[in-house]
Amino acid sequence: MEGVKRRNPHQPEFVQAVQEVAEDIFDFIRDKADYHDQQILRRIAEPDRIVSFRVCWEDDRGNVRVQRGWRVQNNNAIGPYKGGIRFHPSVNESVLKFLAFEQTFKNALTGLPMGGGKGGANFNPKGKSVREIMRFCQSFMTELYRHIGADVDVPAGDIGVGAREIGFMFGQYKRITNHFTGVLTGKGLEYGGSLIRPEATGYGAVYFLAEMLAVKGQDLTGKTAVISGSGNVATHAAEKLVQQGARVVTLSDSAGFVHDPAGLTQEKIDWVKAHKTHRRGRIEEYVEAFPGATFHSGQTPWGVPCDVALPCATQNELSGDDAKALVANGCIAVAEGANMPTDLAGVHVFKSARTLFAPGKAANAGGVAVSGLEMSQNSERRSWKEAELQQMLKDIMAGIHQRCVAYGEGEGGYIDYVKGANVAGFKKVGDAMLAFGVV
Ligand SMILES: NC(=O)C1=CN([C@@H]2O[C@H](COP(=O)(O)OP(=O)(O)OC[C@H]3O[C@@H](n4cnc5c(N)ncnc54)[C@H](O)[C@@H]3O)[C@@H](O)[C@H]2O)C=CC1
Ligand SMILES: O=C(O)CCC(=O)C(=O)O
Repeated sequence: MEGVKRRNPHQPEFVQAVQEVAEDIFDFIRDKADYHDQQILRRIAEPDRIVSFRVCWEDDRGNVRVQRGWRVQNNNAIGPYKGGIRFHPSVNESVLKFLAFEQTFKNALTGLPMGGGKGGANFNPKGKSVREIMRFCQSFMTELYRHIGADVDVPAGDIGVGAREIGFMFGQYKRITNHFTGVLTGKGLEYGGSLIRPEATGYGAVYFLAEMLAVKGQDLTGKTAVISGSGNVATHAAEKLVQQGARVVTLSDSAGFVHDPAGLTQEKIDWVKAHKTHRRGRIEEYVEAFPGATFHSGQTPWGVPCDVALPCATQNELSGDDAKALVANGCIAVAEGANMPTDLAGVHVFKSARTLFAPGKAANAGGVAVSGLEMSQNSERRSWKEAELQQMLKDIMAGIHQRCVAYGEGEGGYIDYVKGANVAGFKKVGDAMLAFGVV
């Protein structure tokens, strides 16, 4: 870890992600000389390549604006690089490197042939007009197109990038290359997208949570759930929880959280989806639409008593103290919808309290899994039916759960899902790398 820190100065998120994996891998490879001798972990923690580029665009007043864009291609040992694109002012190389590193393990866990990558720009979509967003997406793709391809690297959405942005980027890719291929996922249904891709991450996280509870002979009926975020992952996680009979009492954004003790309903969730996706409003306005709910400015929802918690907003949004509050209030299970939302101290609190704790690379893999299914449909030039896809998503999440149990079951039957996910993902990618020799 000293070497990782030295080679990646000023990249705290990346070092944190590697540390969390290394804690488990050191133990696993202790008596396995090949992984050691071939420096497999060190090689996975060194991206294959990072492309960094200038993105120029004109705002509506005619001012020239300059942003920085990246694509981190972390590892393609088991398939083409695959992972989302994030547009947010906090995006930098450290954040994208951690996300691409995590993605490598996550994609391996799905059982589908996908390597790990991630990209994005320090562009803030908030307050921008649709035309500004379109010009930015086109300019971003004007550089990115030469680094991606259906068998090379297949980006998708992430924070700040949804179906609208994917449409603008796909249109620009097609215009430049004249190729209609499955180069992006999360596309609209009219031009090669897959049914249930928008729902898949949130639904998958709830399926994984249900799998963990089932091991303890429990289910979601009547459970109180606390969720952070109010975007794609959070709203679809809420929807599936409500369908499974849970009472979801919070949602949040970067300004604070709403507490609705009566619980969300499908009508309320539909309102939030429209509010965030079309009106582009703040979650604070929920309390005007649904009196009985309260808004808590500048706070996170982790102090609200619950049985299960799903952090679905962003990295490091749940600290060691937050984890202690959740445990003290009786929370028995946590499923990470976001990537690395719990910091290292928080992970240690959950592990020592023996809380059922599913790391993002396992719990939120349903999104990229259905992206993988979108790639298969594009290759076949066919569209599969919703019922088939729903079943495949459930089966994939159950498979990930089994892999975590296989490598994570420890003393007294406690399943360390972090260890299980890290070791299972590492083994699959590492074994492929061993087969290739030193490359
Ligand atoms: N969209 C997908 O399919 C997948 C997304 N993820 C992860 O899920 C998380 C959420 O992504 P999406 O829902 O897709 O994005 P989104 O753009 O639809 O929503 C992001 C949400 O997080 C909130 N947020 C952002 N920064 C915040 C902060 N500092 N504090 C509190 N809230 C904040 C936003 O207000 C928004 O509600 C991210 O960590 C992403 O990497 C993981 C797997 C797949
Ligand atoms: O669907 C994809 O390729 C990307 C999903 C993603 O970015 C993630 O799993 O964090």
